[in-house]
Amino acid sequence: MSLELILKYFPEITSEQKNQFAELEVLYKDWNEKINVISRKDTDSLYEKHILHSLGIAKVMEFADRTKVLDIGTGGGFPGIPLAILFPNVQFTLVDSIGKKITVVKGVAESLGLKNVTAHHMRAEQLKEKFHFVVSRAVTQMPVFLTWLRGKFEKEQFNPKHNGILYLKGGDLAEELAGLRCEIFSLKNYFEGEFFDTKKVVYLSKGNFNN
Ligand SMILES: C[S@@+](CC[C@H](N)C(=O)[O-])C[C@H]1O[C@@H](n2cnc3c(N)ncnc32)[C@H](O)[C@@H]1O
Repeated sequence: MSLELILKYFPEITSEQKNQFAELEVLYKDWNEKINVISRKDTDSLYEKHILHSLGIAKVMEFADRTKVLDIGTGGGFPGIPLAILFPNVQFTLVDSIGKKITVVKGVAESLGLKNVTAHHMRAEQLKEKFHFVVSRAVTQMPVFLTWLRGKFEKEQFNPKHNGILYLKGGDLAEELAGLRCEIFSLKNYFEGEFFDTKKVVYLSKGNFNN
């Protein structure tokens, strides 16, 4: 199951978005032969484990047009690329400290004609721009992550609740998130399948951490 999986949970997407999601399979297979950004065993489950998982963020947060979103440690472009397809009027900045991963991200974004994606080879800590949201998956523990984000949030916001961090996490988070005021959304409430049983989106509103 590939594109059908995306259509099952996001039936409203346009034909352009359908084409872009469909193209991802070919693009990642091609790029992965040159630069390994997705483990071999996961290329067959690209749509579930990478694309749909990334889109889990969209089930808990609708980004307003013109919102600026930073994806830290994007690797081959997750969650940033699937979100950029889904939200064409939102500006996405994808950073990774490994240059060849950013080569893949730029290649995929260019092939898809994604005008709303900018990618930088750099450590997140060095980035000077400001954003409304930071998204991420599988990069570091939340307490460390928070230290990277100082000075990275816009003062302006489109809605009092709509800014902050949306982090895709799995497993038991009690220790990692102890003392933090966050909301945890279980993706098993949105998507079927064993893979999503333990997957969550952790949302920290900007007012709830030191930035
Ligand atoms: C396990 S991979 C996850 C990649 C992608 N987010 C995903 O879920 O497929 C972690 C990525 O974070 C990047 N990374 C680690 N520390 C970073 C930092 N300080 N700034 C930017 N990228 C970082 C690594 O280079 C690596 O590509």
